Amino acid sequence: MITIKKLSHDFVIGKKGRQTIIPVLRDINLTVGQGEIVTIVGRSGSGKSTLLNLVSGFIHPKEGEIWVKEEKVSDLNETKFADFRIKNLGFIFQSFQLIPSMTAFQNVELPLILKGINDRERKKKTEEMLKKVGLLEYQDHYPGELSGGQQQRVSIARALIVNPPIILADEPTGSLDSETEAELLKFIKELNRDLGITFLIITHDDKVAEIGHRTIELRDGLIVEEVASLCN
Ligand SMILES: Nc1ncnc2c1ncn2[C@@H]1O[C@H](COP(=O)(O)OP(=O)(O)OP(=O)(O)O)[C@@H](O)[C@H]1O
Repeated sequence: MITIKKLSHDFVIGKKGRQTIIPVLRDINLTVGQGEIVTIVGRSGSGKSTLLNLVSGFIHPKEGEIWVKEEKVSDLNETKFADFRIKNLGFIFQSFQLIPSMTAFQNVELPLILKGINDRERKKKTEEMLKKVGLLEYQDHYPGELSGGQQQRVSIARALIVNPPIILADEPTGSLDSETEAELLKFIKELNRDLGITFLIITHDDKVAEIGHRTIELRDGLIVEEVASLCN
């Protein structure tokens, strides 16, 4: 589903003439199979978010290849990647990234508008999705009127509404209390088991790492360890 080959990346900071190169990822090789949950752990600054941003196409790799669903996405330009992203990738972020001036319904509906789906179909799909995450009765609430767990469920509903085969998550439970975290992890496992959605999740949190069929540790931009989970 996702294949990363010999991926290296660095950032260049500073003004011309006084530039510093910050090497971030070195020679990363990684495969995520269809229907797998792979979790990536590593200390702060080890390159986890950079790896996820490269797979998401938000940044372009300096070296190496990224394939997602048979498509060499590392060769796509911004417009083509945007199109590929809306069809294939869903995102869950620690900070939810909901639009505060839009209701729960409008936030979840947004990807369907971007996809050009008509009014009637959008209403039907959005209501179904809000029902699935248990928030239909909160559809007219703005993000500021919802709890952290409810906001994260809105963001998951928004990620799921276009039926993406892959969900990329960056610290998905980072803003949640432990009870809400447990609920969310259960939900992710159900989505994986029942809908076959593939997950690539980066986290600091052992409880999140444990839901991975495999856990990969990044250290200073290198994959240093891969652990297959015994509990899945
Ligand atoms: N846009 C950028 N420009 C320059 N340096 C960057 C940029 N983004 C990240 N870095 C650097 O790359 C390194 C890896 O950062 P990254 O955010 O990938 O780490 P991380 O493992 O996700 O950390 P955390 O767990 O704290 O989120 C860090 O040294 C960071 O300062």
